[in-house]
Amino acid sequence: MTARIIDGKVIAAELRARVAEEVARVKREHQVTPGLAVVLVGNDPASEVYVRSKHTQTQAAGMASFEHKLPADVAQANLLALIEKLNRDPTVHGILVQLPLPKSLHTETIINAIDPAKDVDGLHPNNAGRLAGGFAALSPCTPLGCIILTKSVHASLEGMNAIVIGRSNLVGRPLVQLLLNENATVTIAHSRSKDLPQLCARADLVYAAVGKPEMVRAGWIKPGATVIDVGINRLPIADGKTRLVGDIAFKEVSEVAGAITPVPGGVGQMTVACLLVNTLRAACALHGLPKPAV
Ligand SMILES: NC(=O)C1=CN([C@@H]2O[C@H](COP(=O)(O)OP(=O)(O)OC[C@H]3O[C@@H](n4cnc5c(N)ncnc54)[C@H](OP(=O)(O)O)[C@@H]3O)[C@@H](O)[C@H]2O)C=CC1
Ligand SMILES: Nc1nc(=O)c2c([nH]1)NC[C@@H]1CN(c3ccc(C(=O)N[C@@H](CCC(=O)O)C(=O)O)cc3)C=[N+]21
Repeated sequence: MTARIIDGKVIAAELRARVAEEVARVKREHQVTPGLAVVLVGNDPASEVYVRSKHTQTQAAGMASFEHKLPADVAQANLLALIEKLNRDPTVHGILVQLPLPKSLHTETIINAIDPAKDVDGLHPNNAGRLAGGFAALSPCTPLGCIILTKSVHASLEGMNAIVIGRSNLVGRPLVQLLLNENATVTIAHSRSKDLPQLCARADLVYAAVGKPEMVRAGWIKPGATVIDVGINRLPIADGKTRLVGDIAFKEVSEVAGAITPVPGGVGQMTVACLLVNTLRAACALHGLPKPAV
């Protein structure tokens, strides 16, 4: 069996087009232009790539994009002052602080300083708690993208066995909550879990968010399962160049799985598209407008 490839590029482009339509409507009917501020501390080259693609796609959707680049040795007080300024700025509806932050900064303090209504990453404890409680919340973009990709294969996830490998606040934990909201039965695995291959064997849906290149092997996968690869790992190839690989051994797993996401061209595409969705939703909520159609 050869798996169907879930095309994140196509699905993300469709989503961005729907966002752009809604942005145009909100601008026309309410004179509101959704705005996203991205804060990048330091100059990690991989982070710069993501930040640039967020910037381009935000503008392409008709939204305002604000980029703030700070040096790696920025004082925590200065970063907090910038966040306060963005919290008060009426043209900014979404604030994203690119992670990980340099070790000299206290991530929890920084995240807690973001206005939960502008927290388009869904990382503030208000939003994380609301999501865990099953209440409406701004939810993290990557897990939202994973759910949309899964639903491109399965109209309903009710009663399906899912395994999420990874329990970070950015990906694994919120993904578990979204899957629960979809009435899936969820196993959460992490670095202390025993016998991952056996835990995966029952899963109809496999999500890998670990950061270990090609860790998940064909022998772990139930034939026909849907496999969603969140991992973004840069492997060195010849003459200083790198190649992106996921956490799934794509080639061999695609011989067993029913459907699989590629890296690149899978979840990463959806992350940026869902960031636009969250910014649009935040802008509507902040202005007391009805929920947008996306
Ligand atoms: N495509 C996209 O849009 C995005 C991709 N990513 C990528 O996804 C991956 C995960 O990101 P993130 O969640 O932020 O990473 P973290 O490093 O924060 O979390 C990794 C998780 O994997 C678990 N883990 C580590 N080693 C193993 C192992 N051998 N077996 C089982 N579990 C293990 C850890 O367990 P423990 O908790 O016990 O330490 C932890 O829960 C990375 O490759 C990242 O680049 C991230 C965000 C967006
Ligand atoms: N506060 C915060 N929120 C995040 O959502 C966040 C973060 N910090 N830190 C880093 C991770 C990683 N991340 C990605 C976003 C897009 C792609 C993406 O667009 N990937 C393309 C390929 C990009 C390339 O070629 O380099 C793809 O997979 O097709 C990947 C990874 C968001 N993250």
